[in-house]
Amino acid sequence: MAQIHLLVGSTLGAAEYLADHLADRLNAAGHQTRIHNPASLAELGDTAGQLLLAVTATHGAGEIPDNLKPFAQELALKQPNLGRSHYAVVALGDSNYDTFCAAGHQMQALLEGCGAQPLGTPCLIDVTAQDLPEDAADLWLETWLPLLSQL
Ligand SMILES: Cc1cc2nc3c(=O)[nH]c(=O)nc-3n(C[C@H](O)[C@H](O)[C@H](O)COP(=O)(O)O)c2cc1C
Repeated sequence: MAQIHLLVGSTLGAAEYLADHLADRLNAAGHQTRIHNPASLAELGDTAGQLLLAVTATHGAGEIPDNLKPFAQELALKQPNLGRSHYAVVALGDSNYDTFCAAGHQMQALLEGCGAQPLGTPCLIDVTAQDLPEDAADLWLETWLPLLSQL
Protein backbone atom coordinates (compact mmCIF):
# COMPACT_ATOMS: atom_id res chain seq x y z
CA MET A 1 0.00 0.00 0.00
CA ALA A 2 1.35 3.42 -0.95
CA GLN A 3 0.91 6.76 0.80
CA ILE A 4 0.06 9.29 -1.89
CA HIS A 5 -0.06 13.07 -1.48
CA LEU A 6 -2.08 14.77 -4.20
CA LEU A 7 -0.88 18.33 -4.85
CA VAL A 8 -3.67 20.28 -6.53
CA GLY A 9 -3.23 23.17 -8.97
CA SER A 10 -6.61 24.44 -10.14
CA THR A 11 -8.26 27.76 -10.95
CA LEU A 12 -11.65 26.83 -12.36
CA GLY A 13 -12.16 23.49 -10.62
CA ALA A 14 -11.44 20.83 -13.27
CA ALA A 15 -8.08 19.73 -11.84
CA GLU A 16 -9.54 19.84 -8.34
CA TYR A 17 -12.35 17.52 -9.43
CA LEU A 18 -9.83 15.28 -11.19
CA ALA A 19 -7.72 15.04 -8.03
CA ASP A 20 -10.80 13.96 -6.04
CA HIS A 21 -11.54 11.36 -8.70
CA LEU A 22 -7.96 10.03 -8.65
CA ALA A 23 -7.98 9.88 -4.85
CA ASP A 24 -11.21 7.83 -4.96
CA ARG A 25 -9.66 5.41 -7.47
CA LEU A 26 -6.43 5.10 -5.49
CA ASN A 27 -8.31 4.54 -2.24
CA ALA A 28 -10.44 1.86 -3.91
CA ALA A 29 -7.20 0.16 -5.00
CA GLY A 30 -6.14 0.00 -1.35
CA HIS A 31 -3.80 3.00 -1.17
CA GLN A 32 -3.88 5.89 1.27
CA THR A 33 -4.34 9.37 -0.15
CA ARG A 34 -4.24 12.90 1.17
CA ILE A 35 -5.31 15.90 -0.90
CA HIS A 36 -3.30 19.10 -0.43
CA ASN A 37 -5.16 22.16 -1.66
CA PRO A 38 -3.25 24.33 -1.18
CA ALA A 39 -0.06 22.35 -0.67
CA SER A 40 2.74 23.54 1.62
CA LEU A 41 5.98 21.98 2.79
CA ALA A 42 4.92 22.41 6.42
CA GLU A 43 1.66 20.52 5.91
CA LEU A 44 3.33 17.87 3.77
CA GLY A 45 5.82 16.95 6.49
CA ASP A 46 8.25 14.09 5.97
CA THR A 47 7.48 12.38 2.67
CA ALA A 48 10.28 9.81 2.81
CA GLY A 49 9.09 6.63 1.12
CA GLN A 50 5.89 8.33 -0.02
CA LEU A 51 4.55 9.49 -3.34
CA LEU A 52 3.82 13.03 -4.50
CA LEU A 53 1.22 13.25 -7.25
CA ALA A 54 0.88 16.73 -8.76
CA VAL A 55 -2.52 17.20 -10.42
CA THR A 56 -2.42 20.56 -12.10
CA ALA A 57 -4.00 22.71 -14.77
CA THR A 58 -2.04 25.47 -16.56
CA HIS A 59 -3.23 29.08 -16.50
CA GLY A 60 -2.10 32.50 -17.68
CA ALA A 61 0.63 32.08 -20.28
CA GLY A 62 1.96 28.72 -19.16
CA GLU A 63 1.70 29.40 -15.45
CA ILE A 64 1.09 27.25 -12.42
CA PRO A 65 -2.37 28.02 -10.94
CA ASP A 66 -2.39 30.48 -8.03
CA ASN A 67 -3.29 27.86 -5.42
CA LEU A 68 -0.20 25.77 -6.25
CA LYS A 69 2.22 28.67 -6.89
CA PRO A 70 3.28 29.18 -3.25
CA PHE A 71 4.24 25.49 -3.01
CA ALA A 72 6.17 25.67 -6.29
CA GLN A 73 8.00 28.72 -4.95
CA GLU A 74 8.80 26.87 -1.72
CA LEU A 75 10.31 24.01 -3.74
CA ALA A 76 12.37 26.44 -5.82
CA LEU A 77 13.61 28.53 -2.89
CA LYS A 78 13.99 26.01 -0.07
CA GLN A 79 15.07 23.02 -2.17
CA PRO A 80 13.84 20.42 0.34
CA ASN A 81 15.53 17.04 0.07
CA LEU A 82 12.92 14.78 -1.55
CA GLY A 83 15.50 12.13 -2.41
CA ARG A 84 13.53 9.38 -0.67
CA SER A 85 10.23 10.24 -2.35
CA HIS A 86 8.73 9.43 -5.74
CA TYR A 87 6.55 11.70 -7.82
CA ALA A 88 4.20 11.65 -10.80
CA VAL A 89 2.34 14.36 -12.68
CA VAL A 90 -1.17 14.54 -14.09
CA ALA A 91 -1.52 17.73 -16.11
CA LEU A 92 -4.60 19.31 -17.65
CA GLY A 93 -4.15 21.72 -20.52
CA ASP A 94 -5.41 23.07 -23.81
CA SER A 95 -3.36 22.07 -26.86
CA ASN A 96 -4.23 25.38 -28.58
CA TYR A 97 -1.65 27.00 -26.30
CA ASP A 98 2.07 26.86 -27.14
CA THR A 99 2.46 26.36 -23.42
CA PHE A 100 0.44 23.12 -23.41
CA CYS A 101 0.56 21.61 -19.90
CA ALA A 102 3.49 23.89 -18.99
CA ALA A 103 2.57 23.88 -15.29
CA GLY A 104 2.80 20.09 -15.26
CA HIS A 105 6.26 20.28 -16.81
CA GLN A 106 7.31 22.93 -14.29
CA MET A 107 6.14 20.82 -11.36
CA GLN A 108 8.00 17.85 -12.80
CA ALA A 109 11.23 19.89 -13.03
CA LEU A 110 10.81 21.32 -9.53
CA LEU A 111 10.12 17.97 -7.85
CA GLU A 112 12.97 16.33 -9.74
CA GLY A 113 15.23 19.26 -8.87
CA CYS A 114 14.60 18.45 -5.20
CA GLY A 115 15.66 14.86 -5.80
CA ALA A 116 12.27 13.12 -6.05
CA GLN A 117 12.34 10.05 -8.32
CA PRO A 118 9.87 9.85 -11.22
CA LEU A 119 7.36 7.01 -11.11
CA GLY A 120 6.03 6.33 -14.60
CA THR A 121 5.48 8.87 -17.34
CA PRO A 122 3.44 12.06 -16.88
CA CYS A 123 -0.22 12.01 -17.86
CA LEU A 124 -0.89 15.02 -20.13
CA ILE A 125 -4.59 15.56 -20.76
CA ASP A 126 -5.77 17.81 -23.58
CA VAL A 127 -9.14 19.15 -22.46
CA THR A 128 -10.06 20.01 -26.07
CA ALA A 129 -9.75 16.36 -27.12
CA GLN A 130 -11.44 14.80 -24.13
CA ASP A 131 -15.09 15.01 -23.09
CA LEU A 132 -14.13 13.88 -19.61
CA PRO A 133 -10.55 14.33 -18.33
CA GLU A 134 -11.32 11.51 -15.86
CA ASP A 135 -11.47 9.02 -18.75
CA ALA A 136 -7.94 9.87 -19.87
CA ALA A 137 -6.73 9.77 -16.27
CA ASP A 138 -8.31 6.34 -15.77
CA LEU A 139 -6.44 4.97 -18.80
CA TRP A 140 -3.18 6.36 -17.41
CA LEU A 141 -4.00 4.87 -13.98
CA GLU A 142 -4.19 1.40 -15.52
CA THR A 143 -0.50 1.62 -16.38
CA TRP A 144 0.52 3.59 -13.29
CA LEU A 145 -1.15 1.54 -10.54
CA PRO A 146 1.01 -1.57 -11.13
CA LEU A 147 4.13 0.60 -10.63
CA LEU A 148 3.07 1.34 -7.06
CA SER A 149 3.79 -2.23 -6.04
CA GLN A 150 7.46 -1.67 -7.00
CA LEU A 151 7.93 1.00 -4.34
C1 LIG B 1 -7.11 32.03 -18.96
C2 LIG B 1 -6.68 30.63 -19.29
C3 LIG B 1 -5.36 30.41 -19.61
C4 LIG B 1 -4.93 29.11 -19.93
N1 LIG B 1 -3.61 28.89 -20.28
C5 LIG B 1 -3.22 27.64 -20.63
C6 LIG B 1 -1.86 27.40 -21.01
O1 LIG B 1 -1.02 28.29 -21.03
N2 LIG B 1 -1.52 26.13 -21.35
C7 LIG B 1 -2.42 25.09 -21.32
O2 LIG B 1 -2.04 23.97 -21.64
N3 LIG B 1 -3.71 25.30 -20.97
C8 LIG B 1 -4.13 26.54 -20.61
N4 LIG B 1 -5.43 26.75 -20.24
C9 LIG B 1 -6.36 25.59 -20.21
C10 LIG B 1 -6.59 25.08 -18.78
O3 LIG B 1 -5.40 24.52 -18.25
C11 LIG B 1 -7.67 24.00 -18.83
O4 LIG B 1 -8.88 24.60 -19.24
C12 LIG B 1 -7.87 23.32 -17.50
O5 LIG B 1 -8.83 22.28 -17.66
C13 LIG B 1 -8.36 24.27 -16.42
O6 LIG B 1 -8.36 23.56 -15.20
P1 LIG B 1 -8.98 24.16 -13.86
O7 LIG B 1 -10.49 24.17 -14.06
O8 LIG B 1 -8.60 23.18 -12.80
O9 LIG B 1 -8.41 25.50 -13.64
C14 LIG B 1 -5.86 28.03 -19.93
C15 LIG B 1 -7.20 28.28 -19.58
C16 LIG B 1 -7.62 29.57 -19.27
C17 LIG B 1 -9.07 29.81 -18.93
